[in-house]
Amino acid sequence: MNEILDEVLSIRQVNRSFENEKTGEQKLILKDINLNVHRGEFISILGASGCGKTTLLRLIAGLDAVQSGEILLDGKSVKGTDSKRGYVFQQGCLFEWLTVEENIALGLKVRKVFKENANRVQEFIEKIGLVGFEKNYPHQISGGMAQRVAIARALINDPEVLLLDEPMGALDSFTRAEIQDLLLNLKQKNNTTMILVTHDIDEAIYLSNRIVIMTPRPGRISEVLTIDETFPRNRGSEEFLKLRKKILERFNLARVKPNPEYFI
Ligand SMILES: Nc1ncnc2c1ncn2[C@@H]1O[C@H](COP(=O)(O)OP(=O)(O)OP(=O)(O)O)[C@@H](O)[C@H]1O
Repeated sequence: MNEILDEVLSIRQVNRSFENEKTGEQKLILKDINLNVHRGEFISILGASGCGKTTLLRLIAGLDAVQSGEILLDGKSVKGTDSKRGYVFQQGCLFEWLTVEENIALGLKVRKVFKENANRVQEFIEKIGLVGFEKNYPHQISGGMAQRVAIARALINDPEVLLLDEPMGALDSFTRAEIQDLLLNLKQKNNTTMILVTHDIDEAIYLSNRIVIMTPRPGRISEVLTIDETFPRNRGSEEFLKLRKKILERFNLARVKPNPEYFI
């Protein structure tokens, strides 16, 4: 496989600062971010709260603009949002006044390609296991179902890259596991490139070809781990647990540091 042709996204020397509202000072949030993503890869961005994961994802989406450096999608500089990059938010953000099928169809209607693609809405409803819920409104479905709809809504536009901002963060561990498997299935069937922001080490190991580890103040990529294990992965396997230990060590979380105050 030609590695250069296969590259879908290239993040080059990206920096981003934000102004402190009180002092007016610029605070550097992302520093020297470099990453190349290949077509069909699943990348997780893992790091402590505040290290700039969402900021980076928003830059890739075009929801925010880079200040220096550049982000290229298929060799073209990213400027603003478009249907080539699908985005799934932590809370799904479905439109409450639209039904499940209307939410999924929305992108097609906005792009004025609904008529010729109307059958794909039902296809996606089947893919995400929501047959029978087509006419339900978001308040009539569970949190896990809502996230499935949000994923289908993004994927129906056939994005080059699907950006996932902790879409499983608010779900219980059983529903979380179901959605993880749904993502793996969708990725396998469509070869969609996916980039996931997460705090969850197990989730990152279960889903990723590579894990990007970020450290804070300012946010940088400290390491990129490649995971060669085949899918689906066994969460209880020796290899999985080894990887988990390795990553916990990177975050200094591998050993309990007893705080005497907890035991008084
Ligand atoms: N628009 C903005 N204006 C000012 N500061 C911002 C803005 N967006 C993000 N920040 C700051 O950038 C830093 C990184 O935020 P970001 O949400 O990217 O981190 P994160 O790693 O995704 O955190 P979490 O895991 O808690 O979601 C934070 O200190 C945040 O306050």
